[in-house]
Amino acid sequence: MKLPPELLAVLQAVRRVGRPRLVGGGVRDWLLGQPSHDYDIEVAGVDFPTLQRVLARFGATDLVGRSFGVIKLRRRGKEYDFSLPRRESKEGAGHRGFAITPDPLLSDAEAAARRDFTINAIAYDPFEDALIDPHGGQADLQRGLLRHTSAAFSEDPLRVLRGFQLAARFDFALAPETAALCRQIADTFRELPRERIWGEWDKWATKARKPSRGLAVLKETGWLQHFPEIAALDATPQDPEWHPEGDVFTHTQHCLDALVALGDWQRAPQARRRKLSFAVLAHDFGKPATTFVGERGGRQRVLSPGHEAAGGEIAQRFLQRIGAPLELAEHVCPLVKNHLAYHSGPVPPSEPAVRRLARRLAPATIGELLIVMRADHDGRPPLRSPETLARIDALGEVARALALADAAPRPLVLGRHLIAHGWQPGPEFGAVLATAFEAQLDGQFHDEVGGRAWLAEYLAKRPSQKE
Ligand SMILES: Nc1ccn([C@@H]2O[C@H](COP(=O)(O)OP(=O)(O)OP(=O)(O)O)[C@@H](O)[C@H]2O)c(=O)n1
Repeated sequence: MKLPPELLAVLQAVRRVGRPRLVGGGVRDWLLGQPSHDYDIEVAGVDFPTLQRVLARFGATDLVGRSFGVIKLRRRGKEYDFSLPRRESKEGAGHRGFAITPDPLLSDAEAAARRDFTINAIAYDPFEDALIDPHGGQADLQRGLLRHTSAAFSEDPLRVLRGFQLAARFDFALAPETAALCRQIADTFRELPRERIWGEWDKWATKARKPSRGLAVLKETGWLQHFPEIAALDATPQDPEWHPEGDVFTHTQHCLDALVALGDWQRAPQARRRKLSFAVLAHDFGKPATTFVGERGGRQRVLSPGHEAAGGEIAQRFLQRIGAPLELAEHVCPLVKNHLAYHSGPVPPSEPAVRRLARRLAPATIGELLIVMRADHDGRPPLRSPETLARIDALGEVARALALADAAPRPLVLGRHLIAHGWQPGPEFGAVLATAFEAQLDGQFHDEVGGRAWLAEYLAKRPSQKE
């Protein structure tokens, strides 16, 4: 493992008073061949004040809640977490309900046993260039398995949600004995504060390589019940001809995996991944409440009329439940509500229709909707619909030609234009501006000059409140 020289210098000094080892996700990621800038260091054989004195020579040190026993070292713009091997015992509810006793003499196996999964319990000694792996973490990395390290796993319920996002990130399975343990502690979910729940969902949304694995973990651990909007998808039927893959839960899993397999996903910024992952997760949240078997075209069909409209509010409720920032719902809900907006109608779509769609979606965009549509299409294996793909292409083409793929139309006729015509701001103002915007969306003018001409003509025909 190659360490940055400025960290190595610190570790060399620490080595004079104790035995420093790299631990946690940084070691795991290195073994997986993935880049990591996360350096957590555990130092055995030293006491807390001595370690802090040594570290203080290298930069600012911060004690992160004395009870957590972590010293944060800030050095040259980077942060490193130093801790002592410690015993933890649960005394009360929540992640703060722990008694933590640093113990420099703890054995390697005991020290690693307080960590959640075996793959996160591998330590690396940089001076011996050796791995310390008392719980078989390397073998589990190779098998693609998340296995709890010890019974201490149940002391922090967040670990189930860590399992959820780690399974999705690394495309790993949950060991059956770990799934069983998670089922036993399903009630402890209520101890989790929202910001911790959100932290794991956010990692799932922005880092998953196989998001469906995370949903599978929730299902097999019984933790899906804590997210009723997703739980309801399970066993909600779909028409077998339109959805050969199965129920809505299965469809959603396929859609999510299809989303992250799309060409430019790896390059997409985190904020975009976050919006799209949640939009695809929630796109059919309206189905459970709207699905019934009815007749369509002389045949019995599974129908879900209006599910897209119904889904917006349910998506909002879900995002609130998991502690997502408010602006995420503002973005995700219009994508959910409009995900079928161009499943019918003429191909290519008319320009006014595209302008109106762009406006309805804002602050989300047609570019984002196209991706949700594509994931929705790809999530029904083995079905492919050339018609839907042609629709996606046609909508994209018109939106790009109108420069509306990444932005909503902005009104060209503004209040100042009305004032220039001698109008006073008043109740009628808004109505005139709304009419002007409708005319613009209809394509009656395309730039500000055209907008001003349209306004002059419109006002000439309309008795005004002009003084
Ligand atoms: N509830 C938790 C949180 C963390 N850990 C341990 O602390 C390490 C560091 O935690 P953190 O930095 O939060 O996560 P990472 O595993 O490093 O993963 P990420 O890449 O998501 O940061 C983990 O590897 C794990 O050994 C744990 O046992 N239980």
